[in-house]
Amino acid sequence: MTKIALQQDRKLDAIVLGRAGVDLYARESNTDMADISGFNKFVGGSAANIAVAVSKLGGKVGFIGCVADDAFGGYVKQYMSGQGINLDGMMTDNSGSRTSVAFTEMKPSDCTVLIYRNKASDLTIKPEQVDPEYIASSKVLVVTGTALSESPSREATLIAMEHARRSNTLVVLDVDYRPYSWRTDVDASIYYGIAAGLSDIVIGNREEFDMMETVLAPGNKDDDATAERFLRANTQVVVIKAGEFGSKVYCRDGHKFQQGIFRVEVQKPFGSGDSFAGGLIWTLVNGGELEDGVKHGSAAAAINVSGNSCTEAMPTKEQLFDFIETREQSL
Ligand SMILES: Nc1ncnc2c1ncn2[C@@H]1O[C@H](COP(=O)(O)OP(=O)(O)O)[C@@H](O)[C@H]1O
Ligand SMILES: O=C(O)C[C@@H](O)[C@H](O)C(=O)COP(=O)(O)O
Repeated sequence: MTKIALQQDRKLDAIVLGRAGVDLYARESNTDMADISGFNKFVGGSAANIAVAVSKLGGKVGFIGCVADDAFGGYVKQYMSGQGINLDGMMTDNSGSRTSVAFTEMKPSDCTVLIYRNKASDLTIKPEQVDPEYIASSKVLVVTGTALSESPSREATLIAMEHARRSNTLVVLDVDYRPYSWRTDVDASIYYGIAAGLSDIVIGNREEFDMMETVLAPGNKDDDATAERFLRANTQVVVIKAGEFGSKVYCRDGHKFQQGIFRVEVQKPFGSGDSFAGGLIWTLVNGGELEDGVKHGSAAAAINVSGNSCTEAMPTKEQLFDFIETREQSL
């Protein structure tokens, strides 16, 4: 079993950095975008989803991001603070940028997710808006990688990671790769490479590691070789997620293990990665073992994909443990 060393005397368990936006989910299931009659409104965005996941499980969570100075921005902030999330690091931009908005179908697979991110407010966050003392008040900083895709958010993200390293705040990188946010995979792999080197834990799926290996090992599909490549600099743990095939976890000391999934009736595929990260991080900040964290992440993800939203379908601690007790895991 593996324990991750964390500073315990911190006000917050985790600060999540990245986008918070509006998710509009199709009213009808198994219906094409063209035929959907309307959408239900929720708060989403990868970083907001992770923040809500940790908070619903009982964690003390903060957020670093930016929304527009408009009604959608106001809605996102109202929802997140209603969830008990500290928004001291949440900025509001009035330069004409827009809060990120996602429209989705509701299908178990081949599910269209359209994200409107032209002039996205979250990418306007500036390095001077990142407070080192805020980061030092948390056990963990979780970075969602889309924040690296553009300046000034890229510099804000990298300085946040530097501040975290200086204050012994554990750094988790959730790769969260959205190809359309980047000019080329080469650009993306360069910045993700820098960010991975500043991270204690790197979480991604195979496609995301493929992108990160664009320059160093193009064409590699071997998870063991990938893990070896990324277990360098500060990185102690690499998690390679594989959807319905579960996940593989690699530690710097050579220990590795796999986690299967909990089979459920899937309503929609999105939200799995964010709930997985939330379950894992919540376990670690509570002093749990890495193996239990990955199991909790896998269960939280299964619960989420069987629900009808991302944020609202994140489980509470009681729901998570009831689910684990009553379900079989398949390897
Ligand atoms: N259909 C599914 N049923 C149950 N669990 C799932 C399913 N899809 C994903 N998961 C769980 O969520 C985790 C993360 O999902 P994955 O799709 O790999 O992430 P991402 O969305 O970031 O690509 C998986 O490792 C698995 O534990
Ligand atoms: O990430 C977004 O901007 C929108 C999300 O809330 C969205 O619903 C989604 O796609 C989450 O997917 P995941 O990264 O697979 O968990």
